[in-house]
Amino acid sequence: MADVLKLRLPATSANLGPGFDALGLAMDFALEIEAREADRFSITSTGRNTAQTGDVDDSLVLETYRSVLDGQGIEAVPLHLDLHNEIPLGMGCGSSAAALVAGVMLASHFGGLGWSKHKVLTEASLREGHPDNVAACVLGGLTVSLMTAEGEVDALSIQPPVDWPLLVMMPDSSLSTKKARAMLPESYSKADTIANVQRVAMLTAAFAQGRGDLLALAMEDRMHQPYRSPACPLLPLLQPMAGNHGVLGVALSGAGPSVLLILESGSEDAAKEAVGKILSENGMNAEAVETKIFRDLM
Ligand SMILES: Nc1ncnc2c1ncn2[C@@H]1O[C@H](COP(=O)(O)OP(=O)(O)O)[C@@H](O)[C@H]1O
Ligand SMILES: N[C@@H](CCOP(=O)(O)O)C(=O)O
Repeated sequence: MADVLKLRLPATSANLGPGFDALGLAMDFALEIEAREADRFSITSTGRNTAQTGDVDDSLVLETYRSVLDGQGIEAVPLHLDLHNEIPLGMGCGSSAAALVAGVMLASHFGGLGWSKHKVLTEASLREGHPDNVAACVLGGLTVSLMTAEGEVDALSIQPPVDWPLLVMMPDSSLSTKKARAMLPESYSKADTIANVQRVAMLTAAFAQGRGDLLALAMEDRMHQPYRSPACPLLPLLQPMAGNHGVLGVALSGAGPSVLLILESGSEDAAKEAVGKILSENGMNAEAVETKIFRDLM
């Protein structure tokens, strides 16, 4: 029987407000790949952004697969990928992290590296440059992660005791993470730093204890959202919803431009209606993706 590897790499919402480059939340829509050895590299692609995800010559998945094996001095056997992608590219939902994790896992499997989950986490995080999306993609749930200047990476997953519904609002145009990172300042004031340290600590504890009442305050951020807001017009419109209409907390999803709303169970319709009203009053369009926390471990 042919050797087939099946992967389901979840979308991720990084930062959650104050947890810049540290927190990530796995969401229940994904990049799915079925891979098998073949005579030449090829991809069959369905779902979102097929022009890019199906382009063999511009595939972050295959580029990563080849590059990892090249680094190990192993020849990359050609693969055929049956790919179905539900993660929009450049929308702040971790498409690049999912593609990198996929590439590393393909290399581990078809190159016979037998890498551990921790090694996959480390390799993909170093390639991404920050560990927050990759950690949530590899471990599921809410993840806390760190990366040292020497290239050590570690992460832990917290499984919140409640299943808060998630609403991701995606605007029409994308924003690359590289551009969004270039919008940030080099340093921060003592007051802003203290405010973020307090909130990210509170947010992590609120997830661990299922304290939805704390999310509105704990998801405030002074490190990246204020600087990215001009390129992410949904954020200033939707942020004031935190604490109203069943919306527990609001944050830029990753580097944006999408916005993540964490909802109280049962408030999905009221929240969507309120969001729709705000958008139409402001002449804005956005796609609403309803999802939930992805908890299954690989
Ligand atoms: N499945 C994929 N195939 C090819 N390229 C991809 C894939 N997923 C992500 N990419 C690349 O990553 C870029 C998006 O990454 P990034 O700017 O970090 O945004 P995000 O990770 O939030 O979607 C895309 O423009 C594309 O170049
Ligand atoms: N911490 C990173 C997260 C980027 O997430 P993405 O999904 O937008 O790639 C950042 O904020 O730059």
